[in-house]
Amino acid sequence: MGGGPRTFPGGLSKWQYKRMHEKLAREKEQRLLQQEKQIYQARLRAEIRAKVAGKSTSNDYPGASAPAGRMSSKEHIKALADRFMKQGAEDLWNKDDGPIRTKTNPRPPNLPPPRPLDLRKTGSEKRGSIGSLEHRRHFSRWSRNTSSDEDEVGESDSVSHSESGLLKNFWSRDGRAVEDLRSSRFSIGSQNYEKDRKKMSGAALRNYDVKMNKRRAPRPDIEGSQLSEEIKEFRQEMRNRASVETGINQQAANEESILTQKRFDEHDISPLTIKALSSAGYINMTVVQEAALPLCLEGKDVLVKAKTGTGKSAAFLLPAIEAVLRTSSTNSTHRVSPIHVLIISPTRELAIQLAAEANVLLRYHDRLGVQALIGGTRFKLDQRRLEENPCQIIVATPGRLLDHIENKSGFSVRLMGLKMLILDEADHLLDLGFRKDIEKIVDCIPRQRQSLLFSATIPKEVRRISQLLLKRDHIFVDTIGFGLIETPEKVFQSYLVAPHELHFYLVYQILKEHMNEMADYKVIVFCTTAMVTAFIYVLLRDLKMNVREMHSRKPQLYRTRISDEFRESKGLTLVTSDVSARGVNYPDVTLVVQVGIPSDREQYIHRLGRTGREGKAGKGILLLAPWEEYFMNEIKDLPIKRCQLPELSSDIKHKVEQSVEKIDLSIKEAAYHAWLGYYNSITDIGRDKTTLVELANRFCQSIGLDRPPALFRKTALKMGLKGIPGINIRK
Ligand SMILES: Nc1ncnc2c1ncn2[C@@H]1O[C@H](COP(=O)(O)OP(=O)(O)OP(=O)(O)O)[C@@H](O)[C@H]1O
Repeated sequence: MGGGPRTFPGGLSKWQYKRMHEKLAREKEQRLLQQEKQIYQARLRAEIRAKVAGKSTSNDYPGASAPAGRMSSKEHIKALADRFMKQGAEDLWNKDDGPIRTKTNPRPPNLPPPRPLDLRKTGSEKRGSIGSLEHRRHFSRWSRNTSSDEDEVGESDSVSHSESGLLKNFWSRDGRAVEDLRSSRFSIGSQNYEKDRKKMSGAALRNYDVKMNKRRAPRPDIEGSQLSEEIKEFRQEMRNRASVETGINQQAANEESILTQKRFDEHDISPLTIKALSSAGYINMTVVQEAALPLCLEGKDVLVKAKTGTGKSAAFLLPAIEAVLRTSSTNSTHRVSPIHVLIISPTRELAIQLAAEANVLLRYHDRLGVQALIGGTRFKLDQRRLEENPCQIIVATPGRLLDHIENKSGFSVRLMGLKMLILDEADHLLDLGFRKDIEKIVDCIPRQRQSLLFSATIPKEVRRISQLLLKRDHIFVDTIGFGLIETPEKVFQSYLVAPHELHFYLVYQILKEHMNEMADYKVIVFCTTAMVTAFIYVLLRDLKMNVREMHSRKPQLYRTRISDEFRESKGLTLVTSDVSARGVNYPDVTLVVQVGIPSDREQYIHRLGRTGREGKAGKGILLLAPWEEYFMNEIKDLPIKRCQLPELSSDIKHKVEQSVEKIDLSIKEAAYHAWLGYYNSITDIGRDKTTLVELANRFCQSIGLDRPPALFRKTALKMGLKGIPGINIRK
């Protein structure tokens, strides 16, 4: 990736250049991790000093007056400590952490809270001023390398924040997994703990301990044997505080709006766009718009992470329009009109939606236009539209865009004037499935451009790769914030574990109950693959439910029609594959059901994010087979509760069985093949092929097949399933 010319500064080859950037990124990451460590240590010191002085620090929120969404200082310390427990951060706690010097450098553990770093405020409350921008930038930089999958180690009974460092030491040195740290060996008060604490406590700050000389002399009354008692006390206090604050946050969440006080017209946005925004009812900005818009308008490259349904689309469409306006006014004498902005979307429905939203914002700009180029439509039709209605903004899916670039019709010439590249759902586009296409596309557009990357999830690996698309001085805007939950606050999340045989009964029962509860229901049922989607759709339709189906095997015209219908309606259930998982904005979805494990943690978050949009309430249910329960580890930091299996009435069972029987054999066979293919492709499933085939055969029975359908020899070979007991090969 990298785009543009194939020779790079310093006569480096593309790959040398890429490696050099990767190295620089790694070094930068290291520096930032070290900074985090210093912040953590400074906080601990502040706590200790305040404790020794017998003071409570200023931000010790007195119960109900704690600002909503803020982290208490103790939570913050705990979060920082947890941060260092994470895999990949172990290198923080080694060479610079000298031997233990308990006597000279005691670490009193019963720590009152210091001033909290209010992560939400950095993203949303300090508005407008240069100061707030700087603050945000600082936060963005500070929050680098903190991904959201914090585990609960710090909160568990085994450790408190001050111990985390000790445990980290142990972990990094012995190379053990975090789970080991939770073992009784380290529980407070145990003999081993005391021994290890003496050996390692203090995790001497050494080079980092910049205030060592200035610090007061240690007080004997907070040393030694009292230490573990005080740790216990501190932990208890932390738990009490956490429960009070959970209550407060809950209340605040119920009142939350995604809008801020900042208005669009306070920014350098053209009056015609402001007029269009007002007509569409957009007056105030959302948090992500307030945080990202000024940077995008300034011409910076940005990587933006913000929760689902919080208005990311407008946050990049507005700068896109401004970029076109700026460029159009400077050069207006082109024979073919150049494309100034290219927006790439992973799915067709999302591309259509973005083009529609851009059209709304362009309503009063007569000479500006946007077009969607997506697969599943006639290529010639695209070409005709491009000729007849010149446009400056293109929204495209990667495959169709490449078709246009590779076709010798002059499309790539039009791309030479590109000023801005936008990747919506950037983490997905930079994932293995799309990365090659994105690399090819980026190779065909100018290097001198602004790049904007947006998503609700940005895993660490993606952040690293994204640096190859972004300029070195790009800014990472994270409006979710380190240690805070990545899913919409008002969505109640639960999961059920039941054998495959019960899944279809349960889906039917869950839907029926929800429909009885909510007159204006609007439900999305996510299935693992297109053919499993088709099966569940036919089943629910036969059960007389008002359902629609949406997946990649359906013609595009049909998909667009269903998508439009679902957007407008109430009292409808959409059974879909992951084509609807990301970005699509169906207002007022009341329930999202996920049947089977999603492909990864990110996909879970995006699917769930189809409900609870714009700060509204919603419900999410994940239905797993017992062997799929391992997935819960990936989302254990999310507020998801296990639910008891409901009583299934004999009437429900009877009806479902009857409907399953009626389903076409070809649909069942296709569902089995697709199921096998999907789970076979998930690498971290941790099952050997024989067990997987056994599980597939159980699924097979659940869809009413007596015998697993045969696979083509070639397919079985490709899937590594040839010769596995239980696999039938087609003669
Ligand atoms: N400033 C605003 N004022 C009012 N409504 C807004 C504003 N910005 C966005 N919205 C509305 O919020 C909803 C969600 O917006 P959008 O689809 O852009 O979310 P998103 O963050 O891109 O979600 P996802 O992560 O699922 O792609 C839309 O209905 C949009 O119209």
